[in-house]
Amino acid sequence: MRSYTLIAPAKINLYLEIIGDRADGYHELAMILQSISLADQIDLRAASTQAIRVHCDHPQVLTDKSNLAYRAAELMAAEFPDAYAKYGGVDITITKRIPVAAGLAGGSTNAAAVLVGIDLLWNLGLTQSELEELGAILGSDVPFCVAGGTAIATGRGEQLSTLAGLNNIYIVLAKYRSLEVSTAWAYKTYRASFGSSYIKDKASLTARAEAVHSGGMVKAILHQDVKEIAERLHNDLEKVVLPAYPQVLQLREIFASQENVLGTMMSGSGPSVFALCESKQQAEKVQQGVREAIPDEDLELFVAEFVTHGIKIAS
Ligand SMILES: C[C@](O)(CO)[C@H](O)COP(=O)(O)OP(=O)(O)OC[C@H]1O[C@@H](n2ccc(N)nc2=O)[C@H](O)[C@@H]1O
Ligand SMILES: Nc1ncnc2c1ncn2[C@@H]1O[C@H](COP(=O)(O)OP(=O)(O)OP(=O)(O)O)[C@@H](O)[C@H]1O
Repeated sequence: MRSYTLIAPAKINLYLEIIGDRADGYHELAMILQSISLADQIDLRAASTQAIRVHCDHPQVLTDKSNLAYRAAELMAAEFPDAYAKYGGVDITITKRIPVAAGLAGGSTNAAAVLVGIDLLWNLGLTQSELEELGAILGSDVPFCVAGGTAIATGRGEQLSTLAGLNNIYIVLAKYRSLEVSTAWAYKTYRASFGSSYIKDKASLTARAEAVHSGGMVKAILHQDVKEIAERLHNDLEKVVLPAYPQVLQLREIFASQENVLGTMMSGSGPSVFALCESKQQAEKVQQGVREAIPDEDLELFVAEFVTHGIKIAS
């Protein structure tokens, strides 16, 4: 039986600006996304029947049809019925290391790994942009998870421009295990408070997205200037999540008070918060400082590194 092991990295948002709304109910975004070394492992094995099965070691992750990895396999079966008939179903085993419902694209990166893995398992020979297009059907963050590295994402997050990869940048990542924030809630609440300032006409939306392309954060990334990147971290969704979740605000303040932290920000729709550091040693000191300030076992803390890849085939 053929099988593949894939590494599926989490992402953080270095920049997230909500610039408008869309007829499909989503939002027009201008984001900069970054893959990190914190990753799930996805094992794919050809099944002897037509069944798609998901196994996961994390109690919060359902393994039924609601799992994004399941939906990715189902999408591949629907798009490539001949290959599905020829090669059969697939067993998907998710080893979860990425915190769930954290703003780190955990489900999205699992789905991206299943797309990449089934492409191999069924000898489809899809290009990266074909895989990204399939990913966009499953969720806004999935195309980036296929591509990985550092990228500008516009539209609803699915239109990508790859930037030069960033190396040797470390983060400390914190998340309260029992705290979850719904992405749909975060966008809906943002719309209710700030929707009146959305850009309405198409030309101005394009101009705003282009301004981000040539803006300070992209320049800082091109210069690999970590201090400048740290100063330019931005996330509009903080405006709704921080007031509603005091624990996230507290995390942000504790990170900001640590020596060795260059900048701190919530990732995506939260509730995870990250701090940028110049070296692994400094990140470990920050991790220790935050652990002493918050000895609560519910708080998960990780040190991770920026990586330049998306889904990687381990074997
Ligand atoms: C918060 C981020 O993670 C930042 O990277 C993404 O914008 C969200 O990506 P995602 O979880 O893959 O999002 P999806 O699964 O496509 O959408 C989840 C929900 O978020 C809202 N949503 C998402 C993306 C977008 N551009 N506008 C939205 O309003 C919609 O209410 C949608 O129902
Ligand atoms: N393979 C999966 N891994 C994790 N969660 C999943 C998966 N499939 C479905 N889910 C569900 O999706 C919801 C969001 O979890 P996920 O970890 O993907 O959030 P997230 O990191 O906030 O995603 P994003 O940053 O893309 O918005 C949870 O309620 C979870 O149960």
